[in-house]
Amino acid sequence: MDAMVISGLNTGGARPGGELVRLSGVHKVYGRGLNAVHALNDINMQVASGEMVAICGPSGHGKTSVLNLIGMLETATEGSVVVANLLVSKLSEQARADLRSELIGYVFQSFSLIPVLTALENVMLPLMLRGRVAAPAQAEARGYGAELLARLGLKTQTHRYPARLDASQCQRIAIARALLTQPRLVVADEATSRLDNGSVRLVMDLFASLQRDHGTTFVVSTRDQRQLSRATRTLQLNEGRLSSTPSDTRRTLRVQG
Ligand SMILES: Nc1ncnc2c1ncn2[C@@H]1O[C@H](COP(=O)(O)OP(=O)(O)OP(=O)(O)O)[C@@H](O)[C@H]1O
Repeated sequence: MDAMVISGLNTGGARPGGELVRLSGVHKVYGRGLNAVHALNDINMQVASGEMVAICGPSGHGKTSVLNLIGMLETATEGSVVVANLLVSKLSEQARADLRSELIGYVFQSFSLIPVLTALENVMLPLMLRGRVAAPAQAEARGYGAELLARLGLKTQTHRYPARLDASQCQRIAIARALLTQPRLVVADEATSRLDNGSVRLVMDLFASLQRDHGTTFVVSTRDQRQLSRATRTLQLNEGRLSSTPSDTRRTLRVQG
């Protein structure tokens, strides 16, 4: 896939292998007092640029919480989260929002598609949310959005509305939407749960080509063996604790195409 040149869209490539994310001594507690839920306990992990890190573990053991912290959607109760060399807790709400929009693509478990928008319009949404975008950039993004949909096997669904599509198609639209702005970091929560083997292959091939060509970094939560087998490395979460240590998570970068 050729590099897209949408001015102002791309934050630029990071040094391959350089650190993009670091969590140190991170705890996450939801609620207070008797209602407090200790979702994450002393999480320490790093993610290098260009990696695909898979976080696996049983339901309710903290995978989404880790993704939300890395994606700057939540803040840690204790400990530090550093993304692109910035300490997230020190950023203002606005700075965090700007950084999220510039740096990160999200695939949510719920897809979160807008019913009154077509597949392509949903994919274009991250760009639309940025406010005024010059017409040439919009046209270029539209072409790239259509290309992403085609690469995910959705060429003939480009102008269909979500209500006319099945769960697998909606999930792939949500994935295309996360990739539209060529984010340096993609955070994907159970992104292949509704896909058949052929669609998983399309998604993983697309992710691999973005890793290879643009150094895109992926942090995914999954219990799907088809996705785990394509990850650079896997971290196991149990009851809010990572079972691997930082030293044994630094495996050789393996990018499959
Ligand atoms: N906003 C919240 N308020 C209170 N508790 C929460 C909140 N979000 C998550 N939790 C709790 O934190 C714990 C970890 O949840 P989390 O969603 O991170 O796990 P998960 O491994 O992603 O689960 P799943 O695979 O089912 O999505 C669970 O006990 C969950 O109920």
